[in-house]
Amino acid sequence: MNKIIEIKNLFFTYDKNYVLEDINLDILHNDFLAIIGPNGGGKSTLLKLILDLLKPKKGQIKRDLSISSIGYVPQNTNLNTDFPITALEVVLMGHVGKKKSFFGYCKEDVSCAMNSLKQVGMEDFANSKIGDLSGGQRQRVFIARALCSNPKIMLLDEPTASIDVKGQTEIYELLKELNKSISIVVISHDISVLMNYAKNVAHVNKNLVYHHLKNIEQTFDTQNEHLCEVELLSALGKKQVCCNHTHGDA
Ligand SMILES: Nc1ncnc2c1ncn2[C@@H]1O[C@H](COP(=O)(O)OP(=O)(O)OP(=O)(O)O)[C@@H](O)[C@H]1O
Repeated sequence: MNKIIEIKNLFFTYDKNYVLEDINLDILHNDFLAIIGPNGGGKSTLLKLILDLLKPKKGQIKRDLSISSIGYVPQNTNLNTDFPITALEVVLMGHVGKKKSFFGYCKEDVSCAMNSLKQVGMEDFANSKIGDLSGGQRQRVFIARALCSNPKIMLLDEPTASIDVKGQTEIYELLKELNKSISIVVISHDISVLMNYAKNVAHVNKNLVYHHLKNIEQTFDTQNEHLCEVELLSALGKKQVCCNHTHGDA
């Protein structure tokens, strides 16, 4: 099947109120799906459900792969940057190899981790302390860690938060490259991701509204119209996107 993940009529609650309600979503092989929506809308919760870290209250998630084939780059990775750990060691922490040498990781693990660092252009920084790297470089290392398990799909929760514009573009160019062989699902508040990289967009605010990017481009003439990103993002959360969009002064 062309779907790597299929979510049907999913409901989820942490306590008594639904955080996600009647969610339907297909994630395709080689998809680049941007998940957008307001704070507290349920985006991170949706990723955790896909990862099987949380269980749906109703509905189902079908996965055309094992959980270990899902790479995950969580939000604000809680790593103490003062901790004297190298980039290579961070990547090795994501390694799922079974063979361990007496001292920890075997040669194969290290060579696999080095390969992952190479894939993200960070092999020269393998022995650098993670705290000495820039925000963008550190995020690449976390992506390398997720790559270690050879994923078929990678879920990233706001990977460019608190990274400068140059670093952000480098991360998205890297994801574009990875997307040649794996599906990418990225939570982002950044409109440029939507327009320049995503193939599909899911707006999550308790409910989910799905858009093919092609349809969005037809709806909004991005060449001739100045787009206010707040208006656009909010329009994407509505089932009916206004076709005669003009930018007001408000
Ligand atoms: N462990 C938890 N226990 C109880 N409620 C939670 C828990 N985690 C999240 N929530 C609540 O669930 C709702 C959805 O949270 P979630 O983190 O999924 O939203 P989000 O769209 O990812 O938000 P943000 O953009 O701010 O990261 C929020 O109201 C949040 O307070």
